[in-house]
Amino acid sequence: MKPVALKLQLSLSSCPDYKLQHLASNSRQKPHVRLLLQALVVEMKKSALPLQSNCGPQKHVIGKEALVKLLRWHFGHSDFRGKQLEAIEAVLSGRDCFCLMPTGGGKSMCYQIPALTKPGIVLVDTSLTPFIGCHLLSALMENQVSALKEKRIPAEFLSSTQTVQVKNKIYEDLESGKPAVRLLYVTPELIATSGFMSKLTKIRARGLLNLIAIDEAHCISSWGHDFRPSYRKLSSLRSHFPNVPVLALTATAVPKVQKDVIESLNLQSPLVLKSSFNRPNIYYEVRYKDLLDDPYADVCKLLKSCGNVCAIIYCLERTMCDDLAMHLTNSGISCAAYHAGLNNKMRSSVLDDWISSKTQVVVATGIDRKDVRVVCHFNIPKSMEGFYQESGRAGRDQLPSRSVLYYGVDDRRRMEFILRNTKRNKDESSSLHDKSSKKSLDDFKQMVEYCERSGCRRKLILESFGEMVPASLCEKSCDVCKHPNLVASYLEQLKTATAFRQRTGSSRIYMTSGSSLNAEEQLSEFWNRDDEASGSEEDISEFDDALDAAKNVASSKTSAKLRLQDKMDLLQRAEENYYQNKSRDKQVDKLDKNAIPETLREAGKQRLLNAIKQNQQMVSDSRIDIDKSVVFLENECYKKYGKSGKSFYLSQMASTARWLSTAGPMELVNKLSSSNPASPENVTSIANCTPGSSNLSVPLPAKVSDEKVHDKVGSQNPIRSPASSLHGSASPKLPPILSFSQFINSGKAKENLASASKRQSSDRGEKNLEKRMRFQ
Ligand SMILES: Nc1ncnc2c1ncn2[C@@H]1O[C@H](COP(=O)(O)OP(=O)(O)OP(=O)(O)O)[C@@H](O)[C@H]1O
Ligand SMILES: [Mg+2]
Repeated sequence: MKPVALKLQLSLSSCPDYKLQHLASNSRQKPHVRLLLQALVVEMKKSALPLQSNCGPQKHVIGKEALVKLLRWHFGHSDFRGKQLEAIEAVLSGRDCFCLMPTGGGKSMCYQIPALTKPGIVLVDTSLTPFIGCHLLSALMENQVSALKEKRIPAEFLSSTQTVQVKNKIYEDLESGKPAVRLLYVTPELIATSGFMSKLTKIRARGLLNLIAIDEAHCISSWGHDFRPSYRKLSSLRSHFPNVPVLALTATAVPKVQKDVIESLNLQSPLVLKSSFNRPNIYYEVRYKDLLDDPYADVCKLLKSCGNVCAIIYCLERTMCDDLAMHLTNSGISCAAYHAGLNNKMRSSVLDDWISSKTQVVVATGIDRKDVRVVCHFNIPKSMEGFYQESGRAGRDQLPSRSVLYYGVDDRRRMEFILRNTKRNKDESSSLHDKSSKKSLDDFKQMVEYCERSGCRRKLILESFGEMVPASLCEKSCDVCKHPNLVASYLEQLKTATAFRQRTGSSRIYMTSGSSLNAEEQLSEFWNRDDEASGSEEDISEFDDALDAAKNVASSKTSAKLRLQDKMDLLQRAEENYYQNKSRDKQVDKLDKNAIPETLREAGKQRLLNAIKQNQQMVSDSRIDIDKSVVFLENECYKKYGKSGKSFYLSQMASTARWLSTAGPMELVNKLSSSNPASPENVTSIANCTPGSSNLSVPLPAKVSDEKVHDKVGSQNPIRSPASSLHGSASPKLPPILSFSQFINSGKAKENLASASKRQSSDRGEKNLEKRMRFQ
């Protein structure tokens, strides 16, 4: 080769051949450059590229250099990654190999490169993704095959959706003495058919079956999260074709699954290759649904803040997929739901639109694309293994990406419920199922720990797969490492909120939005733990009752005939009914204990009044009628939170008081306007509007009429002489307003105080009296 051509070859060494050919045939290229390029293509084709060579069926060891050349020539990558080369060399030497690489690690290359080294066939068995029906599996296989064809690599796939003519053409090629096809993609179902097995046997007899690659090999293991019974049929391949190497590939990191895969496929002294599971380009984050005002809105905000990027949102149930997709669409995000409940045509079109970037976001139960930038889990996944696989669909092209998990206590309960119930159903029939259900619950615990622990998320993922790494590996690419204090504060809030919910039976707690505020701003005030503790007898196991509901469903005659999804729907409904009934019962039981007496409300109003009085701006603003505002705000709190119980009502009052002491007059007016829809017959004016601001008229519910306001706040001049009505002898003395951290500390102090009080029985009567005074 001439020096100038050599130079050009070096500079184009990482340019794939199909691109080179394109450059060489481009008529806009300068003639002498085109000539040089054409000469280069001819030279390179003459060079010892094994795709063109006729090295025959005998085992042939190809050097690293030649393999790298193939990689550059066909794929444009400069060198092998991780364990790729070792895997390729192993199978080329005829050895079985078990290759464990993370998602996006480049597993496909381990069988695609061997397919280029000599004539004959590499059989690729793949399931791609679970939940994908026959038509979609075909669509995805077609997608992979056409990507290979674009690179001028002869590849085909066989599926039930192809026409007889297409299939026959492929079979004809396979039966010819010198098949052109190098990579043949098939499904495990096809391999199991006797017709296909006999065709393979013939190919093998002619020495043309070079390698059997089992991609997503974890599907063969019943311990794996994606177990597919059809994979079991692959176990016979090894004995049928004793001299053909088998390459098992998976991104599943669980040691038990690895062992199971090797045994199930009967791999013979395989070379076991394991790469690190770390995905440095993924930023891991958990958002706490229970601390968000509106998790749906938060997802919208998240997606919008990431720009027009490709994203997947995983949901547990189809209804949730549909719901979320609708919310996102309404918020202007190009989005579609994708799940097993859609018909094949629908799913194909959703998938096509998503793959071709017509749709930005897909809300799914299982799907794949390379340039996914964000993967959200809107419900907690059932195992770390599943989470790792799904979150790993982000950034398969190695570019920076995000995994955001929305964790909700309700979701956790629902999943535990499902897993426990699965155990119940299978309890009676088989001890194997029993074991696997116990494992499911154990696996799920890891996921809960991922969300609730304050340690590095990356470290936890890797350690759950037995990979010990220093925390420094993360390099602040998870929320805990990047914002340790903030996450710690979320977790504290979550703990408190969960405890509160357990005690009060309230269905949900919304606090300030987790995404936009800093830790200080998010603090919420909770107090009167002593008081709440009185409801502790209600801390009965909700699970046990849920299990009873599950048992009823499980024992119903019809349940045996139902499909899993139907069963889950049924169980979900049963569970929802159960919780509804339970919370209704609790409401009734708690009514007396949690009733908010008038005296407490009066004290609350006084607190609001004092807060406004501290705010000079508010006092001097002629538009604001302070008394009426106080009554209105207290009434709002009472209406909204009174039903949840005393503590929550008081907490909200404290929060309102704090806000009142610092807010501006306009903010108050806005709050009053926004928190109550105007309805002519229901409202009277609170704000005494100046002539120039008549549009600031703020409504007040008719129930809280002027008359009542004056009754309660004092008809003379309640601001100037509040003591007359609000500091009457019957008004309780409210505890001080605590910040969140003060609340936590005071809780501990109260506990100490409580134990001290037990010791000092003589003081008890006094303390009880004080408590009664406070909470009557
Ligand atoms: N040696 C390499 N150098 C650079 N990029 C590579 C190399 N090998 C593979 N890739 C690229 O990495 C990406 C992921 O490859 P591939 O689809 O084979 O991953 P995978 O391990 O099969 O992932 P998954 O588990 O998600 O199926 C592809 O875009 C591929 O072109
Ligand atoms: Mg793959």
